Amino acid sequence: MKNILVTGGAGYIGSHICLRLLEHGYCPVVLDNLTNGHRDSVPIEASFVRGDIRDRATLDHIFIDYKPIAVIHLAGLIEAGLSMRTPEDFYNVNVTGSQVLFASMRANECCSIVFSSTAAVYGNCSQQLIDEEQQIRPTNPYGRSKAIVETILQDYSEIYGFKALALRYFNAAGADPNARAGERHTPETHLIPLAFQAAAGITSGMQVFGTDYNTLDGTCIRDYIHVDDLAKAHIDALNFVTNQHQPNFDYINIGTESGASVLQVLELCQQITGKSFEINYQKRRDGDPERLVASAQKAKRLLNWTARFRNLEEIISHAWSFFESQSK
Ligand SMILES: NC(=O)c1ccc[n+]([C@@H]2O[C@H](COP(=O)([O-])OP(=O)(O)OC[C@H]3O[C@@H](n4cnc5c(N)ncnc54)[C@H](O)[C@@H]3O)[C@@H](O)[C@H]2O)c1
Ligand SMILES: O=c1ccn([C@@H]2O[C@H](COP(=O)(O)OP(=O)(O)O[C@H]3O[C@H](CO)[C@@H](O)[C@H](O)[C@H]3O)[C@@H](O)[C@H]2O)c(=O)[nH]1
Repeated sequence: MKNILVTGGAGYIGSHICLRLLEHGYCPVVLDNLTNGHRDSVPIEASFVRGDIRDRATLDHIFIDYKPIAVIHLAGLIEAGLSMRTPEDFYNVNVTGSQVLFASMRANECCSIVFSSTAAVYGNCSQQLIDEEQQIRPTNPYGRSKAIVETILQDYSEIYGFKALALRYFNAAGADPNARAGERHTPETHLIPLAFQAAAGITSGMQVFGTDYNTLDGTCIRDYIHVDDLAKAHIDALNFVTNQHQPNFDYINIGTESGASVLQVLELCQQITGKSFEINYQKRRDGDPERLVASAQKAKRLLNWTARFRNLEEIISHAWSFFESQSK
């Protein structure tokens, strides 16, 4: 079996990618420091190394012991809101950590990589469906840290021969349709799992950050992409980079092409859970872009990828099934 190094593979998206890799005959080798992931989120068939992407010795050992043919690089800090308070942590883990990883890749002659970038690189953008031609203008250090890593990968492709794809995901949501994996962050900051906590009575209600955006109901709009569709996009991206004969760098949006406002999501969460909860309106969260909805045409063109789950109700239902399975 071909080994694939999956940094951050014990996290929300990484654990779903591991399931898909195994289904496609690859063997994931997960490197994760478990700051935000869980050992038991990694499928038992996968190899697991507890360690940090900033630790060069651990990385070199992995390349020598497992000889991965490619890297899927997810490890990093993920909260846009938090990055407005502690930007240094985001540059340290996301940028410095990536540089240590890329140096180890070079030294060990593994030059194919799929990188977790983000819609947050776009920032505020007037296009209804954001395509990759849009100039990037991140509004927070998290988005800027990802934009910097994209630039590094472009340089490493031109200078060191890397074959790299940056996938700019929009908002990951949902859970494995068979509830084998799902979102388990502590503390939770994402909209949908927070709404479940409110519905389950774990918290006293929901806060809505900003009601004065220029949108249909004044709240922010996001494109919620099913995590299993995201995982599938990584298999397509992996095949793309490993089949390239020449050095290459590109970036591709991964989204559904439809958006939902914060209030629409909360309404659906109340319907699906069958429980209502209090909603408190707050001022805007610093660094939040108003609207992020993908054009997914480049993913279709280059990877022949399109989202299978297009119904937000179904996406939220999968997440709720996983949430309920955890509370039993
Ligand atoms: N969740 C989203 O909506 C979303 C959207 C766009 C991009 N992304 C990106 O996708 C990737 C995965 O996101 P996620 O939602 O699964 O987050 P997550 O926090 O669940 O997973 C990240 C994993 O990386 C690990 N990690 C963090 N720092 C590390 C380090 N220094 N060394 C080793 N491991 C480390 C964590 O323990 C965690 O398991 C991230 O790079 C994120 O920026 C996420
Ligand atoms: O309690 C809450 C939590 C969130 N929101 C709003 O809900 C929207 C979505 O927020 P959240 O779920 O925190 O996700 P984002 O900040 O959009 O960021 C996610 O989606 C990005 C891609 O768009 C990824 O890069 C990030 O890693 C991932 O955390 C935003 O408008 C938030 O202001 C609330 O109103 N109340």
